[in-house]
Amino acid sequence: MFMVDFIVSAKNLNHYFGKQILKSQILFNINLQIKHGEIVTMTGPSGSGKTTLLSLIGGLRSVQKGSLKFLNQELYGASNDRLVQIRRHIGYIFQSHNLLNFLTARQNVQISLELDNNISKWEAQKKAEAMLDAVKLGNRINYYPCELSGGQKQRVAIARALVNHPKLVLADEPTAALDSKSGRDIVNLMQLLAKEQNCAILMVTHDTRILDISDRIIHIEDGRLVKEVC
Ligand SMILES: Nc1ncnc2c1ncn2[C@@H]1O[C@H](COP(=O)(O)OP(=O)(O)OP(=O)(O)O)[C@@H](O)[C@H]1O
Repeated sequence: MFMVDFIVSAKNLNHYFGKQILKSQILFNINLQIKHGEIVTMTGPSGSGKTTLLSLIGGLRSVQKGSLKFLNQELYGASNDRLVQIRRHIGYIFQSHNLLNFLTARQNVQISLELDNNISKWEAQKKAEAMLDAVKLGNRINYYPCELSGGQKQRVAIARALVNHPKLVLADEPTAALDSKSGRDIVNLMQLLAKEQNCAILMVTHDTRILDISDRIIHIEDGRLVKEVC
């Protein structure tokens, strides 16, 4: 049977912002491969290009130069429709959870399922509830974000990211707004759920206390991947 080796494979990936004399290069010849189910942490100083790289891998920006493959599909030159399809296989967790304040925890998780037309509202509701149960918020499903703590909101964001059983989760400083205990709980939960679903994680963090969940740590400086820490 044909096996896809890597979930993400970047080769000589370059990226620029600005035009003409204002054009500046942000990423330089990035080579990176991520395996199925692997947890990779990316560290690096502010402005080194971490979020830019994450957004390219997530199909949220167009690839300008070099090759970037997601599940063996080339993103360079991919149509918008193709990028939308690819995004369905990816879960996103941001620093500030980005929950919709006028929706309950369940509805916030449910809408990411309802983007998939093949699922009934009833089924989406049941799956959203099961996922919230998995992140230990079964007793908070009808709460609005303003009624939840920072850690609980981030757990809703994890439930929303994982409910579609994505192949990859991209997490941009998921613990930045949390105290150390809540931050630890969040990454433990991400690790557990990802291992259960064989979902790879690429996580950007400045938080050195959570590096131990990583299978591999990569470091970026001035737009270049400089070393693999382990
Ligand atoms: N839309 C944009 N237009 C122009 N320059 C940008 C844009 N987005 C980011 N940059 C620049 O690209 C560089 C890399 O930014 P990026 O957000 O990827 O860094 P980062 O490593 O994620 O930083 P931080 O840790 O502070 O979030 C920075 O110099 C930033 O100013």
